[in-house]
Amino acid sequence: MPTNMSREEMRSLPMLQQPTYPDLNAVDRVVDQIETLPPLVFAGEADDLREKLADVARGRAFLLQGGDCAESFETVTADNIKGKLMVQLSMAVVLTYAAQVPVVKVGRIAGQYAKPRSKDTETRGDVTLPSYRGDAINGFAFDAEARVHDPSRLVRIYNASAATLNLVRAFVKGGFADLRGVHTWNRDFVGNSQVEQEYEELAAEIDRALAFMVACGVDDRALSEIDFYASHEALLLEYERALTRVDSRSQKLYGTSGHMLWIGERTRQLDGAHVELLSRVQNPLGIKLGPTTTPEQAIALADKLDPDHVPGRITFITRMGAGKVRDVLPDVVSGVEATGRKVAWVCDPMHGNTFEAVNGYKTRAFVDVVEEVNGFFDVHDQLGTWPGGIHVELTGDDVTECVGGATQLSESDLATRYETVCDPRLNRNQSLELAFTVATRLREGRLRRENPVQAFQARDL
Ligand SMILES: O=C[C@H](O)[C@H](O)COP(=O)(O)O
Ligand SMILES: C=C(OP(=O)(O)O)C(=O)O
Repeated sequence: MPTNMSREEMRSLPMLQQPTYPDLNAVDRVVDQIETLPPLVFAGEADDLREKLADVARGRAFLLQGGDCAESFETVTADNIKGKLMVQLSMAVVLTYAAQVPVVKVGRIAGQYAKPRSKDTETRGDVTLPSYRGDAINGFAFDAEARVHDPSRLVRIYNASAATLNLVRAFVKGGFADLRGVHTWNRDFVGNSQVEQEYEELAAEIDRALAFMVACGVDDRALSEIDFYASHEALLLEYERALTRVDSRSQKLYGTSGHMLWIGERTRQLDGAHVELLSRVQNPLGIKLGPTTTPEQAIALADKLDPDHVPGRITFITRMGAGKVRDVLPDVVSGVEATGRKVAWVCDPMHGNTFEAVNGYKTRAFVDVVEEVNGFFDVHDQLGTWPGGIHVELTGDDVTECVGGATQLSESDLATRYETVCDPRLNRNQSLELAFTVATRLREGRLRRENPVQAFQARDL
């Protein structure tokens, strides 16, 4: 049975995108402290999620994974957490109704505090400082003191994650997510006739269906609670290793910083510390696959991280870019499928579609996001595999970070409310609009499977 790595063993492995702390003794003191703190999640919860993701891999469920690009300490507020939940619950309702399969809900939340960066430094005018790498590592403010890598921040992210998880659990088990409140989740959405009206119509349909069920005597209490899981990129090795714990029930290792942990595109080297650490834990794992991925690389990662082919263990999160998805994805999917492995295939339509606007803002175009999602669905339709989910950077706020969408946000609007500390997120309306687009694809797929002849004829008309 795998054991946790020692600090020394971990530190001896190749590792990318790690902080460069000025005082290693201070790191050890912080790691000592974190090792004594209670786990943030329970092994049994991670097992439940893995079983749900096994259904995604089997084509019986759909994954909605979303949230901030980078959480920050400043945004750990009740309103913020509520907003993020509301938008994801609304999207999940739209998707469940269309696909008529369970939607597994996972947040990029309660731990998404560390970012891999393209460059180690940032230059403004004649000042060059270390890049901001997430609140887990240094401060966002562009001053020398804030940008120092500070290990005491690891304890702060532990506390911020605990506070976030606590409220999320209270919301989703305490009645906030009750399906009979489907109208109220959307109440504060900025008025955009098209998206809002579509949502209201769907909510009214759901209300009628629920009223019918109650009238028939069906116990609708099951609708009052949902399962919502936390995920983040397991980037910061000192933190993740310190929270890797033995489950008292099974004696197996679990990463207890979140239910689902993923390995990023920049840190998925087969011989690297990230892959080694996560190969030892039982959590469901996400693996990001970018546009240069070969089928052999994907297979080798799956073999290393899931030698026993555990259902639900591997979710491949593909982020090829709108222009490349149709060329690169088919070989990767068919290569992995040819090994007989069942993995969940999920589309991240954000990370391959980032560009700099003329006015310097880092942005993404909604049209590219939709194009990558459509490419992902088309490829899976052609291969006969299940398009298992989407992984999206989004927020419950009406930010102006991505251009396009029903409100036709333009590059000159970006400055109005650009709040992300790293990559641009879809705002509430863009998120909901994306959910309707995905819902259309899911509904078409369902109809095709239910009645292939009729769907074929309808296509010809
Ligand atoms: O979220 C992903 C990465 O951390 C991010 O895209 C890196 O951004 P950069 O290229 O500005 O460093
Ligand atoms: C860094 C991220 O993505 P990727 O590893 O795909 O670039 C992310 O999802 O935050």
